[in-house]
Amino acid sequence: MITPSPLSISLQSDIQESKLPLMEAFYTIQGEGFHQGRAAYFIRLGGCDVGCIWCDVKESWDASLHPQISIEAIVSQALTFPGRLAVITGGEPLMYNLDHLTESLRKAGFQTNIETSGAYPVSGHWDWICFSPKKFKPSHPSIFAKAHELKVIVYNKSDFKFAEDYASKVNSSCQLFLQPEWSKSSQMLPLIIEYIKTNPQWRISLQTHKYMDIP
Ligand SMILES: C[S@@+](CC[C@H](N)C(=O)[O-])C[C@H]1O[C@@H](n2cnc3c(N)ncnc32)[C@H](O)[C@@H]1O
Ligand SMILES: Nc1nc2[nH]cc(C(=O)O)c2c(=O)[nH]1
Ligand code: SF4
Ligand SMILES: [Mg+2]
Repeated sequence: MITPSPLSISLQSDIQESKLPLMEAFYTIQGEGFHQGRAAYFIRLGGCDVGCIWCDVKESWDASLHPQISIEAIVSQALTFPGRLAVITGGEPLMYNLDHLTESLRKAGFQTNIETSGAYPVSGHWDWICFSPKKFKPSHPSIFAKAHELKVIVYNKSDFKFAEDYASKVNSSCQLFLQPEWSKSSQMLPLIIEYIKTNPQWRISLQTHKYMDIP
């Protein structure tokens, strides 16, 4: 058996964490969920194998199409804007170990929020975890105790049952949101409104940035 030397271990973790595939980064308004309406710097990492049929950012899926950018450069670009809320999204950001990215952002004064499907183990140090589970890939068990927000996308009627299954698995302080799938909004919105009036523990989340025509 070959035991890796301490040097090769530290090199491996450097390779894993010092650069990340960056699809785009932009300063905008958080459009969805609990923090909707706040100025935020979005960091969108490339790479996702969850395969949601209705994903609104399929260009993110192939990580190899996006450049490897150093965490130092990502954070220094973020610092050029006045807001100090960073939202890490993707792609599926938890495909990567995010300890180094979140520590660097926190040291620079950022609040760290993440948008995740929960399909990979939770790494990183988060102020807010928005967990949006998917039927296309099971959740990793580490997410249930840690999620601050459960945001279920409603694409058809069966998603209400899916949402309740997940609500019964997350921690008791987790905030519950139903968000219409964008292309099905006109059919699903009336159902969501009636559902929430009957089940007031849920709240509605709309993709308000799409109505405002901002990134
Ligand atoms: C593009 S995903 C990236 C983060 C992560 N992969 C995830 O799915 O949570 C960001 C958010 O957009 C939601 N989303 C993606 N496509 C959508 C669509 N067509 N309509 C409504 N919400 C959508 C996801 O559920 C997630 O909450
Ligand atoms: N404005 C804005 N708000 C968002 N909230 C979650 C987003 C995402 O794609 O993760 C998103 C996004 O792409 N734009
Ligand atoms: S998990 Fe997120 S990025 Fe991946 S396909 Fe689904 S919505 Fe798109
Ligand atoms: Mg989006």
